[in-house]
Amino acid sequence: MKLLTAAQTRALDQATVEAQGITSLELMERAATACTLWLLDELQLAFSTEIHVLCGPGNNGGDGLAVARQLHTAGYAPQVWLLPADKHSADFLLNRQQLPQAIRCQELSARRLPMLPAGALVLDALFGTGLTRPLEGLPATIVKHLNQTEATVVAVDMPSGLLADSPQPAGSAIVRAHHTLSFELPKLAFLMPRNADFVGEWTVLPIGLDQSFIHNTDVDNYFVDAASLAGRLPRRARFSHKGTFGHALLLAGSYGKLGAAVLAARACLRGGVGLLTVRTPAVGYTVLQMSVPEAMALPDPSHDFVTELPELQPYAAVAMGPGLGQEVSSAEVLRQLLRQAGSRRALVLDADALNLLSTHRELLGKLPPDTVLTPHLKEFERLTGEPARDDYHRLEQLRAFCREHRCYCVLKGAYTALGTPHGPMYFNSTGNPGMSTGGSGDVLTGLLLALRADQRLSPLDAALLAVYAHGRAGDLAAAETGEAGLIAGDLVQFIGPALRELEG
Ligand SMILES: NC(=O)C1=CN([C@@H]2O[C@H](COP(=O)(O)OP(=O)(O)OC[C@H]3O[C@@H](n4cnc5c(N)ncnc54)[C@H](O)[C@@H]3O)[C@@H](O)[C@H]2O)[C@H](O)CC1
Ligand SMILES: [K+]
Repeated sequence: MKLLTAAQTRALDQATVEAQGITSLELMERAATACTLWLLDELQLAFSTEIHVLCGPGNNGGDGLAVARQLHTAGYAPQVWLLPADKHSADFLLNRQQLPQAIRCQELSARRLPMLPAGALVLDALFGTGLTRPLEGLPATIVKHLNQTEATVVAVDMPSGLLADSPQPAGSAIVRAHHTLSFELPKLAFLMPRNADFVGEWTVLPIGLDQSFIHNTDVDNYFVDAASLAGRLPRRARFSHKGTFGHALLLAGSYGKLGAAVLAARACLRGGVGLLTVRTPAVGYTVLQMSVPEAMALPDPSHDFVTELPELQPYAAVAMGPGLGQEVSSAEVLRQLLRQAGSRRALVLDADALNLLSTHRELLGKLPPDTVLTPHLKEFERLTGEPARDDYHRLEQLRAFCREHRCYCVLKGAYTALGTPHGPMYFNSTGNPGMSTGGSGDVLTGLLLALRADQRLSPLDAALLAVYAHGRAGDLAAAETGEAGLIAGDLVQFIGPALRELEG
């Protein structure tokens, strides 16, 4: 799914009107109908519910007016509150004229703000994608008032005060919505950690916008849902063999951290790898053979750490990092790996391999093209060497980093972002807070290793599929264990089912 900028959204609006031979007022009616149906279906509103619709001067306010009219027609008794303004959009004015007399309609002012008891429903239709700067004055006062009440707030298209695709000062007045109903596509702002409390739970409401315009519009950012991955993971052919799915090498574990190697190895096997060899320190030999008998063990001469790189010739893909430790000798292994990997062998670097990259920065310049890095926020900050100013700046850092090093970088978190060497960024839709638990990243590394070893997949598809399936495995696991009860080993159990959903 593409993430359009506010300017592209406006153009899409226009293109739809032209392509479908409808008026913008009809499009607004469609948007309003989608909102009204959602309110009736999802909130199961009682006729006695106190409903307040807060309308701004533009088309977002126009949507609010149309929803108020539709709710009235359906037998509800909404009240409308209008933000005074010098200028109104044409479709706002048309909907203002169509508002039934029976609907109570008042003008907002600093002294006249709606009383909003708990149990009341507020429809926030003050500002949408047309917002150009943070709110001040009366609109800011209204937003702060709204945020202090206990009413349920549903935002139309965007929480008012939030900019759709750019950063804004901390402390800006932004509606804290419980639900946001976004037309046709989500907005980039919804995916920024800082905005989670404003956006609440968001839903995309399809309103039949012009698909060919969306198709032909170049974007920087994508939201990855199941539909976007359709057809990317081929079914296994009857005559496929172990070679098709590749022989992978995993370099992982150190004394006291062999669990990371075990989790990554199991995830790699569940990810469908053809063959897996695991290099652990000697201390890991028995642990690995007993707990992952499907993998071959290739113990290091050193008891506690990985200190020597095995001959790489047999392997289609190599992952390094989980539980490795940051010994000088391991840095040397990483240096050799980067030197010897060549351009056709896939590399995945995680955890301590990333920390070693950060402390031996000259190695960053030696990453083979299409290497996949999987940092969490702190590891990414160490890689760039510069704390991000805000969520958007971090994304720019990610884009620049991937371009400069011609690598893929999986920035782990809610809506994990995948940066690519060619520029576009992909935000993942699956996963849950239960996955913030030790070992979860090791599972992702193992799964990525499997999919990078799969000879049928491009680096981009392997990364997209692994990140999505990892989150999906988390969602399937949490449905059984609950989020708090989820442990990384549970993720491994659900990799197979998650991949099966994508196959075909
Ligand atoms: N996406 C679609 O296809 C559809 C969207 N619809 C709705 O339309 C809005 C966008 O409407 P627009 O008129 O462009 O903008 P807004 O209503 O968000 O606000 C514009 C209004 O506000 C003024 N303004 C901007 N910034 C500020 C500020 N900081 N303080 C005060 N005033 C400000 C600006 O000058 C304008 O007057 C979209 O979100 C949807 O809700 C369609 O209805 C259906 C199709
Ligand atoms: K709004």
